[in-house]
Amino acid sequence: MPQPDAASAEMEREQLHVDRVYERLEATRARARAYEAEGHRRAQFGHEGGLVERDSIVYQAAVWLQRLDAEEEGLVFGRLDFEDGEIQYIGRLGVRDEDYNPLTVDWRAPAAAVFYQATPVDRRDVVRRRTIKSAGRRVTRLDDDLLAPESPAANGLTVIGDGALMAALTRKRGTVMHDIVATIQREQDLAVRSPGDGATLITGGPGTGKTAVALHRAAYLLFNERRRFESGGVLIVGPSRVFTAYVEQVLPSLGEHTAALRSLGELLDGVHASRHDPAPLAAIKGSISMLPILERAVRSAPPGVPDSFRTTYQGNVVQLDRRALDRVRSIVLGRGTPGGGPQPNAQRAHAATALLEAAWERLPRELRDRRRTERAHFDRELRDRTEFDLFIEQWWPYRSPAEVLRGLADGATLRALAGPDLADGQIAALEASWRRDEDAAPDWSVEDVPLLAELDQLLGPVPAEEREPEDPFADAGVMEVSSWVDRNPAARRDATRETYAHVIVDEGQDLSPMQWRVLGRLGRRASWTVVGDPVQSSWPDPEESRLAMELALGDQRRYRHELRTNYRNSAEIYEYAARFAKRAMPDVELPEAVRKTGFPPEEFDDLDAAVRAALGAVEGTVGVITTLAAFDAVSARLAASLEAEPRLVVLTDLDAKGLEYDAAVVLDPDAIAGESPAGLRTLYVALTRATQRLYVVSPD
Ligand SMILES: Nc1ncnc2c1ncn2[C@@H]1O[C@H](COP(=O)(O)OP(=O)(O)OP(=O)(O)O)[C@@H](O)[C@H]1O
Repeated sequence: MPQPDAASAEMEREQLHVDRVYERLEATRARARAYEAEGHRRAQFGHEGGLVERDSIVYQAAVWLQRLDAEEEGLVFGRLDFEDGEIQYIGRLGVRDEDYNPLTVDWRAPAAAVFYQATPVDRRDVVRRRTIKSAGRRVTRLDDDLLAPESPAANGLTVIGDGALMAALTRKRGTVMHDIVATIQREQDLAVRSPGDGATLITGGPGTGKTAVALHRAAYLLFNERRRFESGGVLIVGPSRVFTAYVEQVLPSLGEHTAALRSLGELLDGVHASRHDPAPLAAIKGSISMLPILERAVRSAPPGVPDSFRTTYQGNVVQLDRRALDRVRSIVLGRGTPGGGPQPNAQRAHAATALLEAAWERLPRELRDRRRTERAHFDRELRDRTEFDLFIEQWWPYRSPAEVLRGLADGATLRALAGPDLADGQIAALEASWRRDEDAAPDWSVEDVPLLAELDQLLGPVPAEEREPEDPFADAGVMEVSSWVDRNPAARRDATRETYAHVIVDEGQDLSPMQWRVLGRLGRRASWTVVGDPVQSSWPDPEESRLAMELALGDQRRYRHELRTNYRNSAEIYEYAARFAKRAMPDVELPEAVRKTGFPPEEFDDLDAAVRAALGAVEGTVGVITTLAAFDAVSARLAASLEAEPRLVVLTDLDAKGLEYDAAVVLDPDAIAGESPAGLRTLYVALTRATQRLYVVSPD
């Protein structure tokens, strides 16, 4: 063991290098700012090209600066000493000296892989791997791994510290996730660096770093194939808004700002759902058997449209009754294919033509036979009548997904559309979930979003000329309000693209078939990364969810990775939780938790006592996890503590997905296990949220 002064001397030596890297970073930033200023100067040239050029230069400079602004702390976090005496530093960014020699290698560059992947067995000429921890720009700690103690090159190398990973894992948790760039483990790194094509499927138990890997992978892909992924777009989908809020700092801390992060309740523009339906209802809405019902809803006459058409032509009365009108509608919409076929919102003009054709057929034969030009005259005359236009508008209204879905709140309509596809109880549950007062604002659940997205696809967009202009700049002919760069990041965050170049799905095991359809469309040209754990699935039948995923991913090549170490839970906590996983899925292989704390989970029968114990035991966050049914009551009961302790939160077992707390209080495990068909797996999720201490409360 080296003396403390040996460690200080080593730290001082590393500090010299770190200082030099920051100096060079400052110089690069100054260049980026000069470039930006140059862009602004171009605009003064006065011609239109000057503006475009300015926007482009300013934009590129802004992106450059954003990347240089990756988290300052720990800019240099790794060092490798090789067999031949070469030294290589690893950093959040690649930084070079004046002669273009690397001072740090970007962690995502191929050359940095060895930092994460070298082991004593496969050491790739590495003798010592050093992790450098800093506070701000100051080096505070070194942790070394000597991979080749017997190598002559190891002589004279000081070895310090006892494991960067353990230090990282035992830190107290805050309200947001941190990047793990300095301590990514070998099996994780192999998943991060999986090829950018095809579909990378990463499985692993709770706490194995799946979310962390997914986010670092986004940064890796953007770094290595920037043109393709930045222009095509990277979408990251997480289970809830609580979850996206928890992870949203990770990519910016790695200097990446362009990936879109969305929760499952936000996959359709303009909808921000965070409320979940109870499990049985969620199972109905998520099932693929909703699809034919939505298709029929879109193809049938909207409620309240006129049920007859009457006009006169040259003294003849022409009348089409409801059946005739329905026939015209079905001719226009054709039979279609599942999820395809003509979109009614795009078919109004076609519908008018088909209606004229049907009306023409009702005229007396002599008139129709008289002259070939008669038909053209008939069409022109009817189209010129305001009443015809009005009829078309009423009979073929442009419909929004929300209108159609709300229309299904009428039990009789839903029953007629569902036919044998839904049982009476299911119809009643759906009807109750969508029924609202006429002018109440919609309150969509997360499970409604894929239905709305499906309807959006089935209905098609309202033609541009019929839409209100949305873009305040579109009609004004003015471009000079602010630069394109100023406006664009916000615009990009707010609108979902039609397709993405890469889609990353976290907690993939939980997606319903209907949710997979939405993602399948957004990712129809994408390569994929899907991370998940079937044992944590809240979907009644994990196999059905898996098949829906396979359909969405199509026949692209698969790259599979499995993560086997649980870095979150203490061994004591995980041992307790794993019993439930074994009960739910006896044959499944579970990860190993390696960190012992000496604190086994504690059982309580009183919630307040458990919460007090948790708050007293840890300095960091405490999560109280309850069923959806008990959530409001528990929040009310703990209101005073919640007010006094910002580090305390109450959340439902579904919202707990993907999150972690230093201490978790799991309330009423039997109720959690009994709340849904996936109950035991949901309980397993709840029990695996704690990093340090677990309290299980079974009320009397
Ligand atoms: N290599 C690592 N170095 C430091 N911390 C790590 C490492 N791998 C994982 N962790 C930490 O372990 C915790 C669990 O990681 P993460 O949330 O990514 O796991 P997960 O597999 O997504 O879990 P779950 O399936 O339960 O949601 C996080 O705090 C993460 O920062």
